[in-house]
Amino acid sequence: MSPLDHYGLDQHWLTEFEKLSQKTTLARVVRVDRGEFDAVTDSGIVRCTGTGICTGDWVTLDSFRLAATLPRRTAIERASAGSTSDTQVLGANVDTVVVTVASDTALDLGRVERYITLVWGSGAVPVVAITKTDSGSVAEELVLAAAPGVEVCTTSAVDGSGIDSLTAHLRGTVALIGPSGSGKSTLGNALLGGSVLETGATRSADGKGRHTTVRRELVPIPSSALVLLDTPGLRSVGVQGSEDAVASAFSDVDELAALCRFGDCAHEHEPGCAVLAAVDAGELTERRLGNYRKLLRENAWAMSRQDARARSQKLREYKQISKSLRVKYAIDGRKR
Ligand SMILES: Nc1nc2c(ncn2[C@@H]2O[C@H](COP(=O)(O)OP(=O)(O)OP(=O)(O)O)[C@@H](O)[C@H]2O)c(=O)[nH]1
Ligand SMILES: [Zn+2]
Repeated sequence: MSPLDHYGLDQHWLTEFEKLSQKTTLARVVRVDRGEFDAVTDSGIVRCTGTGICTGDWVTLDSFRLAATLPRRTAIERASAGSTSDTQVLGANVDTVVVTVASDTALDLGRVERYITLVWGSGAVPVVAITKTDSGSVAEELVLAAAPGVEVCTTSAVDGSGIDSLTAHLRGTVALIGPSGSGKSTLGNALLGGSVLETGATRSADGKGRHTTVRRELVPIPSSALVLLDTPGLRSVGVQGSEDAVASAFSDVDELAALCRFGDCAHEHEPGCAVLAAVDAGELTERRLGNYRKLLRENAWAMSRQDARARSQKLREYKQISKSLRVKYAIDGRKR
């Protein structure tokens, strides 16, 4: 058995690799540093050079140098912190994303919806894990209502409850995403069956506190081909995905919207609006509808930023062309 089998190798990647009929080695990026990365190959983990890749990418290597990156099947992205419209890829080719919701802190449904939208937008399938059920409880029915069509599992890494049923819903490469302190690393270790990922409990001794899990590293699960990608707790998650991602995360609102009298109903005050009728009937909360609108607005804004960026890129290209034309004709002119 190749080490790659423990890192999510499947027929899709073998086929993609075969398309590139070069003398290269198939590998998967497990960890990225500046200009260098660790990749797992048929003969184990090797240190390589190359940029523009991220954890989870399938690549080809030519004597420990990046040769090509195979087209990403999924990409978990977030808006970068700066004022640019760039996105940052947190993880590539993740199949299942576990969204952690802690039982010992106040339930933030808006944040759960935001994470789920982000996951649908990435192309992966979300699964919600309510964590730390031994030390608190959350209203599961509220989580279910905020996550239609998404599997919701209750887990405790301390007493081990719910770990098996969560595992049953995980396919392929798995990532854990959720706020800092929500139990991602601890849950990851429970899924791994041992302590491999650094957790908040092991860190508290150094007094540095939160947000110290900066590494994004693929870890194989020996018993199956699952891989964990431990992502840092995100203070805020921008939604850059697509309208489709919002529609998937809010499939209940989307289904209602199809019943509105007007095809272009904005669900503000139109007559015959099925969405507003559901709010009036207490079947849809104002909060959820408000967040749906907010995420759609954010998405539209992000798209317009992308358009603006594409336009200024085009403008730069035109300037470059006209400059080179001027140079060309100046030279031609001298020739005459
Ligand atoms: N009682 C109980 N405590 C837990 C459980 N899971 C995690 N914890 C505790 O919650 C705290 C945070 O857990 P982590 O696993 O470090 O959380 P994290 O989401 O990885 O946090 P960041 O690395 O900051 O993003 C630690 O003190 C854990 O010991 C659980 O199932 N039960
Ligand atoms: Zn409507």
